[in-house]
Amino acid sequence: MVEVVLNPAAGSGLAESVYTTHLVPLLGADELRVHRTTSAGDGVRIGRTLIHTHTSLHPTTPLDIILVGGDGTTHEILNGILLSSALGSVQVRLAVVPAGTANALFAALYPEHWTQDVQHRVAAAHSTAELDASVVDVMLRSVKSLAASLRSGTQGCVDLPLMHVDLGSQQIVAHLVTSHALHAAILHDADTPAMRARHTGIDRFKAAAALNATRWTQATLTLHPPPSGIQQYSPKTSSFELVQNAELVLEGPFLYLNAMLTDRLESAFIPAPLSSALRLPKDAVDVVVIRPTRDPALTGQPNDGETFAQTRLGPITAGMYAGGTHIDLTYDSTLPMVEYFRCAGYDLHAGGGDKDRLVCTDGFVSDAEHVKVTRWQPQEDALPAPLIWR
Ligand SMILES: Nc1ncnc2c1ncn2[C@@H]1O[C@H](COP(=O)(O)OP(=O)(O)OP(=O)(O)O)[C@@H](O)[C@H]1O
Repeated sequence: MVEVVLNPAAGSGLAESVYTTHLVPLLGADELRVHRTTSAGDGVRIGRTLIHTHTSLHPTTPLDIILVGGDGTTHEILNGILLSSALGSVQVRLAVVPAGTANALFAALYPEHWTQDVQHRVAAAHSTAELDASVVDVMLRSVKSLAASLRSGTQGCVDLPLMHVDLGSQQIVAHLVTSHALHAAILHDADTPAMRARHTGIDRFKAAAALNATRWTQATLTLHPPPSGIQQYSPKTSSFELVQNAELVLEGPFLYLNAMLTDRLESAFIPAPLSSALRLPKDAVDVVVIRPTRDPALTGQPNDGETFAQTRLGPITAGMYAGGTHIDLTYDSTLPMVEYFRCAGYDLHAGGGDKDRLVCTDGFVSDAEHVKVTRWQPQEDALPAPLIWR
């Protein structure tokens, strides 16, 4: 039996049509059990229920789940499963059908197929009947890998990298990004009723970006070393270089601070080009940092925020949309504009300013003074790391 989780509110609402028109013919109605999320956060409940039921009834067989929704749906199901305190050896295997808006995980799994054009078409569709067969074919790639395995026993699963995010009052599992500074502020400000009323589609994110482009976040960031030490990407050698084997403390202010497990957050928006979901070492997280006060052209003036936004942010953002070339930008011939680290995780102590405490995990915004991020590792007797069909 394969569990199917549908989010009817994801994207423009095409999840139901994916199920009836494509999943039932592909896998057979008798092989599928459907669960529909009924509200924000309901995916956590469903994930928790699925793992508890499966571990008690089928403790030695894998739990296959097809997720029909966007990144928020995947995030909620993973949190329901992994924070459930379920014990045992049940192997969770996810297949993803990108029925949301950005579908960053799917974009990272299938970068050649999940193009901007495909992403836009899927995000705007109310039903798969509105989509070309070639687009539907892309959407079903992960599920077809699962179907092939069920039929002939082929193996098409890969590890799904995860972060454990400790906010003190709340524990979270993230599969894409943990962000602070600009990215967290954009997600925070874009999600107000006023912004939704004023802007259509993704325009509210652009409006929120404009509101926060000159604001810097005060914080102290302490990067932790993996066994191989903290690495930093060097534009000069186009490779990672060892920075040090001990903790590395970076003082703010920060304009941008994202910890990433995938290279991209949309099909063509690639803040961490070296962090493909399939290439990141098992003990590492990539941390992308912009600290504007490192810019030799700034002279400590009150309008430095505006100056940096006007002179530097354009090329950096353009690089993120141009395959990730921003990591090669330098102030002079050597000093990188973007600091790109590979580490085991970090502690962040936020300052006291407006928005300094904002934290975004896979699109969900929280508030915390101290954030601790590590690569998620399976605990003894607890569930093994989830796999994803590819
Ligand atoms: N029945 C429902 N009604 C309203 N909201 C729901 C319902 N079911 C789930 N949700 C919420 O829908 C939100 C959006 O889902 P999801 O993130 O999967 O899609 P998306 O935002 O369109 O895509 P993406 O995150 O890939 O850009 C989630 O935060 C989830 O909590």
